[in-house]
Amino acid sequence: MKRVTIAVSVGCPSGIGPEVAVHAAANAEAEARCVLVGDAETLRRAAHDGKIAAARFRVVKNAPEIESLALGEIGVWGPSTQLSSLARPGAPDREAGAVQLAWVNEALALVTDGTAAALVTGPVSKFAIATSGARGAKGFSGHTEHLAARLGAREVVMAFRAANITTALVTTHLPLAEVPTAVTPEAVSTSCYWLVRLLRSLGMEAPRVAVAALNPHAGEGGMLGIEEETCIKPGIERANERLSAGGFSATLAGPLGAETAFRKQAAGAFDGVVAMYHDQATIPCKLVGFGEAVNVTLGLPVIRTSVDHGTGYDIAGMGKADPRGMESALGLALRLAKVEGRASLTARAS
Ligand SMILES: NC(=O)C1=CN([C@@H]2O[C@H](COP(=O)(O)OP(=O)(O)OC[C@H]3O[C@@H](n4cnc5c(N)ncnc54)[C@H](O)[C@@H]3O)[C@@H](O)[C@H]2O)C=CC1
Ligand SMILES: NCC(=O)COP(=O)(O)O
Repeated sequence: MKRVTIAVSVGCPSGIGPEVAVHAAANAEAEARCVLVGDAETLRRAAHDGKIAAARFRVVKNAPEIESLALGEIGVWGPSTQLSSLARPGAPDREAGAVQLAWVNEALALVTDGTAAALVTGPVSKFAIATSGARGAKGFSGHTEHLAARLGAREVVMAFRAANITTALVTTHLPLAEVPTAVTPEAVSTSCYWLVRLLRSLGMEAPRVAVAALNPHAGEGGMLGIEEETCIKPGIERANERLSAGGFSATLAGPLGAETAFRKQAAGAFDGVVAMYHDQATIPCKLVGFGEAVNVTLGLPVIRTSVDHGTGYDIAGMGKADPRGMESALGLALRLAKVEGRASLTARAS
């Protein structure tokens, strides 16, 4: 059996990330060789609380040591930035803010240097990072934007996959008031294109995609907004041109009222939905699959998946966190790594 190394940044040490990371790594498919990037003492406690044998964890300091991890062993990346003292559950301080960003960068480096095939990220607090004072932390608004900037990605698309919903977003983390101007034909086209690419990677030869409207009732003939005519329809046209130029078969329908697009997808009429903004996508995903939905970043030169949930400060350290989201994130990373392999380290757009 060929095994696939997955680097996992465990998220905020004051949140539920370390708990869900150790549980998910302990339950991961045999093909996944997990390397947790975080604070060793925090992970040891999370494992002990979860009754996972300490013997299953091994500190690894380089690629050969990672390769030597036996089935059932979980790597803990030795060079990880360590905490000076254990983080307080539910109350991240500046150090907790700084290390969670450092761990994302360290896990990413394992992927870009070829040691790992995919990056899986645990939940971070954007606020704790942005206010930590750490280098490069100011203005942090999410992994998606951070990884795009760090990797110099020309295009990046946030997507989610839940039970019977797969959706890609046209805009990511920005105030709602700024969404209408960010919904441009180019951005619509980019999301359509990458959603089709994702669905094809998941085995759909000719995906059927619905493109959601921005306004109620798809603008009601212009009475309730014009973005459907000025931006979304031209965006769909551009996407169709780009997809056919790349030789990809797909059907793009829309703009459709968002409520209809998601309802029909859940009923099986579409394989994916392009959503215009964050909560338009996350509400249906969390309704059908909270706890097990996965966030996947498209357009990066590396594979990156994540839990869909946040830091769960209200339940951190209580043993209540559901690890299924992290398990799904590991599962999807493994699946994509098997399909895309090293090709993902080169520009994938066409
Ligand atoms: N992938 C990431 O890095 C993400 C980070 N966040 C960040 O997390 C922070 C908190 O965000 P919130 O909106 O409060 O969302 P949240 O997901 O942290 O919490 C919402 C509610 O769901 C519960 N919950 C979350 N995950 C759970 C799990 N695995 N098992 C059981 N219950 C769970 C929490 O206890 C809370 O009651 C914010 O700073 C946000 O930016 C939010 C979403 C994703
Ligand atoms: N709801 C998704 C979220 O906030 C996490 O985004 P990102 O950190 O993956 O960019």
